[in-house]
Formats: sequence, structure tokens, C-alpha cells
Amino acid sequence: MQYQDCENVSTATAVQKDILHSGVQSKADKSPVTVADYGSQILVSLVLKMETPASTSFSMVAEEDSEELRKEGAEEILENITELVNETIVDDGTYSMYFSKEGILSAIDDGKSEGGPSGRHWVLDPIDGTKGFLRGDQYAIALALLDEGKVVLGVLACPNLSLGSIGNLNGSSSGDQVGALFSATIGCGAEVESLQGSPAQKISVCSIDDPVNASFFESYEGAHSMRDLTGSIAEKLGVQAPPVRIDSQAKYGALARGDGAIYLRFPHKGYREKIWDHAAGSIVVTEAGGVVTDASGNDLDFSKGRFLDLDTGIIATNKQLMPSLLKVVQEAIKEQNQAASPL
Ligand SMILES: Nc1ncnc2c1ncn2[C@@H]1O[C@H](COP(=O)(O)OS(=O)(=O)O)[C@@H](OP(=O)(O)O)[C@H]1O
Ligand SMILES: [Mg+2]
Ligand SMILES: [Mg+2]
Ligand SMILES: [Mg+2]
Repeated sequence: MQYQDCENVSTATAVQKDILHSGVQSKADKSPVTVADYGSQILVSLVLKMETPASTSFSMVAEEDSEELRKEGAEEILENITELVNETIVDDGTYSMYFSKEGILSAIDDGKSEGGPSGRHWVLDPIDGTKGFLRGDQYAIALALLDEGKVVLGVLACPNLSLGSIGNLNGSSSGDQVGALFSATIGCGAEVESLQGSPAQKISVCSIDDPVNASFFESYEGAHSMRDLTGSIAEKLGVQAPPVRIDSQAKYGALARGDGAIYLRFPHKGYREKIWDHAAGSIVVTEAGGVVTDASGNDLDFSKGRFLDLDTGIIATNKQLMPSLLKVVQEAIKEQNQAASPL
């Protein structure tokens, strides 16, 4: 199976169409998980495992685990996942195998690695932006490889993202081909190609150096980012355009090919970022010539396990805009803190 024509992407697209009949669960943190999240995780890890030489150890840090599926009441969704995965394997034809329900549960738990600073670990978000997926909007299948704590490879499949620029259209595509596959290897640049198969093209972040001409991306879901803070950052910077709100790491892909100039992500206090939400997207942006840091200007550290340990938020932009962006981010955070606890 080649990643770009991997049945997994078309499976996710097909499942998106009748997901409401197939089952959606709510996880302990109240976030949704669907048969597509589980199915995608099993299929991607299956391909990776099958293609890993027997002499090499296999480790994967992935978002989903089998806990909810082992609970009473989850029989139907487990049945649906088992059917979906087995059908996809047969339709694809690359591997000849069959998963029992117990096999499905244990395959999902192949993603339970803790990652860390040594060795190699795959990092997978099988459906990033599950809420966008359920709405029929943007989502991504995000895969990265960590080597000695550093991201060295990233692939971002965005089945609902137009292959052409989304520019300032606030997330809607411009009617051209839909389905973009971004990829990046450390030291080799970043590329985009069609998910239907087309020659890959090198991409680079925009070269805007005056924030007046910049636009910024942020989460579609208001609960995922402090919009009063991102609004104040944009205003201080002099950004004129309204925010472009799209789901998932499609934001990193769009930024990497210059559809917009800045990505601002400031979760509410207490939220801990997970490595699978940023590993693939951040290497696509940095290899396209951009910069991704926390609010203090530190590089993201993927070597600490399943979580990112960072200061306040994540910002991404090009090299020209980063110094002024960092400055206003720090001013805006300071003002926010002062307003929260005045002397
Ligand atoms: N409260 C809160 N704050 C910040 N981030 C959160 C929060 N809750 C969830 N998540 C994570 O956000 C992932 C979706 O990415 P985005 O926030 O970029 O998407 S969205 O635009 O808001 O849909 C989403 O990824 P998926 O679970 O893979 O969909 C979550 O990991
Ligand atoms: Mg995610
Ligand atoms: Mg996910
Ligand atoms: Mg999730």
C-alpha cells in the first residue's frame, strides 16, 4: 500500500458519509471518537508494521486506545470497526489477513508507546479534527516519525482540503481538485501532491513581511483556542484580515504552502497538547521554510513522551514575521495576565 493511494484515505472519506449510522463515542475527556478514528489507526499501523523489517523494533505513539471499546455497550461499534477494517483489507488486496474483534482491540493498543528521547517512534493522529470530520469539514490523517526525540518525517493527508490555495476564503475551497497530501523529510524540504495521485510539488511558506498583508489561521472550534487573546495579538500586529478558522493540522499544511501567514493556537489554561496534534504539521511547516515555536520562542520538544511540555501556546509563521509576532504575543499574554490578577 502506498500512503497516498492507501485505502485508508478513501475509507475515511466513505465512513464520513454515513458516520452517524456507524457510531460515535464520547471519550473520558468528552471529545468524540468514531469508527473512522479507530479504523484509520488500525490500518496505518498495520501497513507500518508489515513494512517494518522483523529485525527492527516497532513503536507507535497514537491517539486512540481500546479502553472505551472494551466497555459494556460498545459491542456494536466494535462490530462496525471489525467489519470496516476487514472489508478495507480485502478491497485493497495488498495483505491477506483477517482481524477478529480481539485482534482489533489489540491492534488499537499497538499505539500505546510512550515515545521519548531515544530510539524511533511513529506518531499518529488517525483522524485529526474529529469534530470537523463529523461536520463534513476539514480533517487530517497525520503521521510523523520521531528519531532520538526529533521529528524527521511527516505526512499530512487532508482529504477535504483543496489542492489549490484556500487563500482568504475562510476555509471553503475554490472549486478545484480536493484532497491534498503534504509531506516533509528533515533537510529535504516539504511537498504537496494530490491525494488522487499527481506529481509532488515543492512548497514554501509565504514571503509576507508586513503584518498588514498577513492573515492568520486558528482552530475552528472556539473551545480550542482563546479567541480574545488571538484577536488581541492580531490587532497589535496590525493584521487586517479576519481569522481563517479551519479544523485540524490542515492549518499547518495551508500555512506551509503560503495560503496564510500565521497560525495561532492558545488553548485554555490546563489543556495539555499531545505530540500527535503537531508532529507532522510542524515538520511540514519548518521544511517549507517556516518557524514553529511556543509562546516563549522555544522549539517544540517532541522528546518528552505523549505530551508536549510548552509555555502557553503555539505559534507558526515565516522567518520574516516571527520576531514581531513573538514580541506582540508576549505583550498580549502579559496584558491578559495583568487583567486576570490586577495588583
Ligand atoms: N480544549 C481543547 N483545547 C485545545 N485543543 C483541543 C481541545 N480539545 C481537543 N483538542 C485537540 O484539538 C485537535 C483538533 O485540532 P484543532 O483545535 O486545530 O481543530 S479545530 O479547528 O478546533 O476543529 C483535537 O484533535 P482530534 O482529537 O484528533 O480531533 C484535539 O486533540
Ligand atoms: Mg488531533
Ligand atoms: Mg484524532
Ligand atoms: Mg480525538
